[in-house]
Amino acid sequence: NDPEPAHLSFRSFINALREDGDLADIEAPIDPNLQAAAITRLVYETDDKAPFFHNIIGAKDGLWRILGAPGGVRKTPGHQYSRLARHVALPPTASLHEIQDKMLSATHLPPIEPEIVATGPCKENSIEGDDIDLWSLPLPQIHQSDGGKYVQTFGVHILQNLDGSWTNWSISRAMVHDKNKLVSLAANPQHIRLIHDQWAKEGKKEIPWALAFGVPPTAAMAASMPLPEGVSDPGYVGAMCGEAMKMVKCDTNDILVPANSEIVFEGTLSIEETAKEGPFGEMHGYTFPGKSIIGNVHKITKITYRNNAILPISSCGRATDETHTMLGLLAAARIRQVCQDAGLPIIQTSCPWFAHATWTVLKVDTTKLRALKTTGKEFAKKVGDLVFNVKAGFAMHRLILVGEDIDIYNDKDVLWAFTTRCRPNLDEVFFEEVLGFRLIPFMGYGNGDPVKGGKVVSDALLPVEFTTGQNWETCNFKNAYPQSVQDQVLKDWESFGFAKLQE
Ligand SMILES: CC1=C(C(=O)O)[C@@H]2CC(C)(C)c3c(C)c(C)cc4c3N2[C@@]12C(=O)NC(=O)N=C2N4C[C@H](O)[C@H](O)[C@H](O)COP(=O)(O)O
Ligand SMILES: [K+]
Repeated sequence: NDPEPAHLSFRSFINALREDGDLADIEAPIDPNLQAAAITRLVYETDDKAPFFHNIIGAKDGLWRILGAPGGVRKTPGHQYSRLARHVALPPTASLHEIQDKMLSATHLPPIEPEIVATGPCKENSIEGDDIDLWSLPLPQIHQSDGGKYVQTFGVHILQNLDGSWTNWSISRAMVHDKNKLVSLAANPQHIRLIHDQWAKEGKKEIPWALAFGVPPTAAMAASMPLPEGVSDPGYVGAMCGEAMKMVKCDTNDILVPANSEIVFEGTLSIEETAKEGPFGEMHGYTFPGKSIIGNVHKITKITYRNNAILPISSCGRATDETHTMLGLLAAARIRQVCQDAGLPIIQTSCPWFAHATWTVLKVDTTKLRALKTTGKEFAKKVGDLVFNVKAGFAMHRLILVGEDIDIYNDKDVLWAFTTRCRPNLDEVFFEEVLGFRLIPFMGYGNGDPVKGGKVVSDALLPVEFTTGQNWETCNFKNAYPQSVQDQVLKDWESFGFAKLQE
């Protein structure tokens, strides 16, 4: 067991899940070819416990056990997001808004730079040079139609810009390309692509790189979040946790990795070498069999790993997995921050799972909105011009603006406001000149430009909310009856034979 708490140690995190009753310890032999990922997939689709596979067929020399669904949702009422809460040292009852707040908490704090330690658990074992043969490892096949073995679905890529002033962590998929090579997806505007292009412009041939699996959970959350360019993840996470991240230097380059990482691939990201990447079962719930694109090649020079190392996997696809609960939720969080930093009266932002991280719902402070003396059209255009031109907004294709009476983390509330307060076309502002997200099927496999446009801000505020405020009474139990009548109904409820009401 690690001395660090759950948010700073992947092993402590797993133990915390077990204590929460949120871990399925599976001792039966499990096939890394499809079976482990299929179990993980059904866990996401039934909001069940995180599967921990102790006996992966083909595992040897401590490589590897597998943990699935690190960021999945639970069905336990009041604890639905405890797995995410454990990533950021919040209580198991934390709400999505509190989790977003925690991840934004260091936005205006000075970084706490990492502490470099001489060694750590990630150095307990190693394989290097010609001894590296990825094909000999129990590589997971995540989905049947994937173009290869996606060993990388929840590790953290670590790269620095040219002068080392910026260290970026990010999660991006990668499949095995050769015994010592991966090929990854990272397109514009992702920071892997940006850093790659910076080095390429200087005529460099390859970039020092590391891929750390089973990192401190706060690091995995930051890696899934579009922090601004130039903001180094290690320093940001240090500030968020109030203490320096313990890092060790890679043996074959100067990249720093979390000292208690489960597995570390050290090596280089090639500037010139590319290879076919994909297809992969992606965040929007589709695989397009046989369709691959060109990805970047990473070459591994050394693997170091803990005794009995654990490989985390995300078997992404239909909601709800880490591409929704982390990619989506945290992009929405950054959208809130960007709007607030620009002085817009946005108080909360959510990313409804059913929208597969293509929608962000923005809750507006309508008192401040009325002071702006603006109209829906103007305000929607202002929000879209801002959000669709920053990195945090790149994956989102619809923004929905709602007032304070809507619980934006409740799908029924969101859809009620959207379907009744936003007149199609007239109350919507369309954006056809902004960067679009190719991975969404209506973009990459649709009728228009796959990487431009197709975005909209849907104003689900009624005009009266811009002038004198809400002038309606919501027709539901809580708002259409006097408190005395509500109290009487609730008092009699079960005695009349009705079921106990959920709190
Ligand atoms: C879009 C992505 C995926 C896909 O749908 O296949 C794929 C699936 C997996 C690996 C499960 C996955 C998980 C589990 C999580 C949590 C996030 C992602 C991914 N993968 C993709 C990918 O392959 N390529 C990509 O460009 N961004 C991805 N993100 C999102 C990025 O992590 C996010 O945008 C960060 O902000 C990026 O960091 P910065 O550049 O901002 O520093
Ligand atoms: K990131």
